[in-house]
Amino acid sequence: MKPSVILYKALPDDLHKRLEEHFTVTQVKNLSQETVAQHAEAFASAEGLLGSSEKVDSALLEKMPKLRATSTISVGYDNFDVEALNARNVLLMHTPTALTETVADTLMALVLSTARRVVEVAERVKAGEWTKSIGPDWFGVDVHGKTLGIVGMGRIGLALAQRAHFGFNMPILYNARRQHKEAEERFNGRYCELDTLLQEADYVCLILPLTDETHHLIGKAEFEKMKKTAIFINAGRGPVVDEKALIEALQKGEIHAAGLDVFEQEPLPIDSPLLTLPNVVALPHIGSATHETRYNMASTAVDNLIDALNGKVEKNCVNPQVK
Ligand SMILES: NC(=O)C1=CN([C@@H]2O[C@H](COP(=O)(O)OP(=O)(O)OC[C@H]3O[C@@H](n4cnc5c(N)ncnc54)[C@H](OP(=O)(O)O)[C@@H]3O)[C@@H](O)[C@H]2O)C=CC1
Ligand SMILES: O=CC(=O)O
Repeated sequence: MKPSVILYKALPDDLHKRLEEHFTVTQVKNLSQETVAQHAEAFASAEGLLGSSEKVDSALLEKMPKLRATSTISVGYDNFDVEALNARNVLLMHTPTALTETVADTLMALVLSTARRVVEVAERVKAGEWTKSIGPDWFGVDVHGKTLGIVGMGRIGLALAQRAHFGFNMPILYNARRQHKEAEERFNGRYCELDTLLQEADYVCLILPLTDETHHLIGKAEFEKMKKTAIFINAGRGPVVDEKALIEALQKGEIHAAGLDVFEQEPLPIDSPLLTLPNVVALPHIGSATHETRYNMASTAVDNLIDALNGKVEKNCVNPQVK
């Protein structure tokens, strides 16, 4: 008999078919208590779980006593209670390599669009405000040659450094928990303490996971350390930044602009002050959102679940020790 799995995200038809070749699939719309109650038997017998953007906590795991592997269509896994998974010997698989380059492209897009005010001036053109040759009130600031501070020199941080170094001739400062030789040898990156990076960078780019250590890593004190001309970018996770402090820093002119792909609350509430600020580019968490990359992520996640339920955890596994 095929193992049963719960699928909580729609998949392209060919990937859904591949999943069904290996498993008996119950597709659900989300992991809410109501949904779990509605499909109680399927959850109770499921050995696998596949999807994204939903909390997987111990309350859910209680309802899934047979669960052996979870597979998330994402690299970030802050939605998962990893300790609870470990305690139950449940594997957690993710998609670290499928999206790296695309997310680095998004970061670069945020750098360029905030610096050159692309969204703001394009809206002014559409509003009919381009009635004569433009003056300084339409100007932006340069990107090439400016100092880029990267907080989080992991896979995506490195791919961003590559773009900035070779494409834009930007000196690179970085902070992480440890030094990264590759960033130093290939992109001339300089490791520094967070405070130094905040003080010296023209662009402060965050690409960090959300953990107990990174929660509100950037708040009032950190914005005060940045240059008044600094542009702040976050594409890691919203709660790494104290959003209230970010709004205050922007309103008081303590920093120049912000480019954001992630927020403390997603979707971003329509009454967020961030949406009233012309120097903010706010994106709907599109870091990896291209057709190609989202397909590759889903495909990787399907393969990951097949591998995990067959005991293969050589790659893409967060907690291989529980096997
Ligand atoms: N906006 C979007 O759509 C997307 C967002 N993301 C987010 O980006 C994150 C990073 O992805 P990826 O680059 O693949 O992950 P990696 O694990 O490769 O890199 C994470 C980096 O963060 C650093 N780090 C972790 N904790 C701390 C800390 N307390 N202080 C300083 N540095 C720290 C790590 O340091 P060290 O190297 O020293 O271990 C590492 O350099 C994901 O976890 C996810 O949250 C990812 C994809 C898409
Ligand atoms: O935010 C997206 C991810 O893959 O993590």
